[in-house]
Amino acid sequence: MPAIECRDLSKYYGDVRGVEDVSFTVEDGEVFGFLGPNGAGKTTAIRTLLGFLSPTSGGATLLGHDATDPVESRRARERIGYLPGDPGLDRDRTAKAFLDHQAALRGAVSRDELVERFGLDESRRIADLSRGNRQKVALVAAFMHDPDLLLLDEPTSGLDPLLQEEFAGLVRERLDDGASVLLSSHVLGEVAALCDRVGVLREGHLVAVESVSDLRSRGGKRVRVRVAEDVDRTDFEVRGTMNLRVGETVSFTWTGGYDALIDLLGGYTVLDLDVVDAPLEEAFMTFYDGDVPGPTRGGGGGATHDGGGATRDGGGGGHGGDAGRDATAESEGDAR
Ligand SMILES: Nc1ncnc2c1ncn2[C@@H]1O[C@H](COP(=O)(O)OP(=O)(O)OP(=O)(O)O)[C@@H](O)[C@H]1O
Repeated sequence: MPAIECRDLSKYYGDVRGVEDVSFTVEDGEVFGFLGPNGAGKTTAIRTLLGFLSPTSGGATLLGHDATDPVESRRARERIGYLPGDPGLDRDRTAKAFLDHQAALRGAVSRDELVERFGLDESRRIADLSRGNRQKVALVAAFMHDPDLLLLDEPTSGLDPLLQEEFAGLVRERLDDGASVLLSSHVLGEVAALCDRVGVLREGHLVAVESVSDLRSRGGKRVRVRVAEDVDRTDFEVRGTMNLRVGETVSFTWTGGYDALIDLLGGYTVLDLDVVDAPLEEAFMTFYDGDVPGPTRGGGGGATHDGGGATRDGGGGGHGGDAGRDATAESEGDAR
């Protein structure tokens, strides 16, 4: 049984598109990453899966439970660890009081170990903690009942590099214990380091699902070559080259095979040659070229996201309004 099976899931906030027709599966024991810029729909997808938002259409199962059925969804959440993107922790409580409350709901077999590991001072009021320390409280709450499935929304935001490493180690340990993970991020490196497969979200659509190794190979090779002769630029303007720069050395990204590359250089006397994997970013950025596939709904839908490209930051656009926001049967804080 897959840990998550999501079928044609759409969620609109009134006329504003959160996600549309999103389908994917997270296999048992897999780490699946949602990758996308601000406003792409990562949080909407996760909160709809968790049953905090009711879908406009489509459905999902989590650990075999129907996510659209409130009773089933609550049952699933007992075995789920959820780390919200923006943990709205009760600021007047101490970390200890907050974790006590969470422990009463779902158990806390690993609490002490995690508190020590993250160096958390539980006696402090949440309002008095730094952002990173608040994130630690949320992480402890998400992991302390040894859940079978973890849904982690931008898990490392606010953590320093050492703690990010600690977090990555923790995820790997939970995987070894048999857990499955869905995590969202706009940091490609984080996803590439932890995930088996990646779903790329763009303007509410899941535009691609790829294994990290396929993504890497699609990125091609970075080639830097120095030759004895003067270079005719047009020799290199062929299918398979991108980002061509001709100077003292010739550099380009090569997406063809090795034989074709050797042919390409065959007319020159090669003095120096350097071929390395292209950065993952280059493969990733290809998902953000061109139009988004699929239908749109309600002319005004996604009004905050009409611009194109991965650099767009529309995340703040619709978050403030409550239009179309669903009431939830259980407070978000109670479902970590
Ligand atoms: N409560 C809400 N009311 C109205 N629109 C919303 C609400 N929450 C999100 N949206 C809109 O839904 C779309 C997807 O937002 P979402 O927060 O899911 O994206 P995201 O990928 O998680 O972004 P970020 O990385 O900034 O958290 C955006 O257009 C956003 O403005």
